[in-house]
Amino acid sequence: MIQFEALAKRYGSYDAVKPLTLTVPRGEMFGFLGPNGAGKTTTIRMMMGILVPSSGRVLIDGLDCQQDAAAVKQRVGYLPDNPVFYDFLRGREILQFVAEMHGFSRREARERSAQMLAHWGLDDVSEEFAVNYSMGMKKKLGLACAMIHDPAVLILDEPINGLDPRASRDVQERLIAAAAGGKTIFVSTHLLDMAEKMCDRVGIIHRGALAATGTLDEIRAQLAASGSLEDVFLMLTDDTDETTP
Ligand SMILES: Nc1ncnc2c1ncn2[C@@H]1O[C@H](COP(=O)(O)OP(=O)(O)OP(=O)(O)O)[C@@H](O)[C@H]1O
Repeated sequence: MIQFEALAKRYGSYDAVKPLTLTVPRGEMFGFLGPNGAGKTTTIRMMMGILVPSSGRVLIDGLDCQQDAAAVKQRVGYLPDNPVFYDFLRGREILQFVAEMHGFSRREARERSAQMLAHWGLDDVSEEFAVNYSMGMKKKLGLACAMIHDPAVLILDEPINGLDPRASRDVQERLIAAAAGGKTIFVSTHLLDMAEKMCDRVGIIHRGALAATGTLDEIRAQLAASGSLEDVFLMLTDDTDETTP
């Protein structure tokens, strides 16, 4: 379970994330949606202990993401928005390294890496240097790294962004399977068709504030709106009537 308790981040006088209170129950796939600059990555970086909140806190399975950062990382798999790998390591070596960082023995790390390479369809490129991977392969390698320790919770920043349609569908199917296997998944995206297809509930963040939360039907009912998630998203994030920047 993920609990946001008035989590906020301020840069000078600019509120990148306004106090965010939200609960994502165990086993849910929650879509965190918002336009560019809305505050998605800032929120996720606070969940991962990379950024210190200005106020409030976020708990994962009861553990504070700042105070208990090491314990949180044991139960969380994280895909950054732009995964970066050591250029001089091969795909297989990167996975083994990550597994060993999680405390697995060399033999276990080798076995887990082999399983993940097979699961993500990276067998054929396992001996290639990661720097030569395509964007799709890098995302899959990043997801394999995120899942190598079989975490209960996945926090994924734009997992589909930049992928071609085949790679995108492939990743989505694997994430749906992970959710069906009981993982809690918090996924940020601005790709609304993906969110509509995969997520149990979504939250729409706009200018650092949560503008709506719920299933698509619930959000439609709140807004007395009809139409697709895209219609609802555009309605909630429409700035044309506002005079402030
Ligand atoms: N270090 C910083 N100092 C000042 N402002 C920042 C800093 N980091 C982020 N911001 C601002 O905070 C806001 C939220 O940024 P964030 O990266 O969280 O947005 P996002 O929703 O992830 O956007 P995108 O979809 O474009 O990645 C943006 O206006 C951004 O310019």
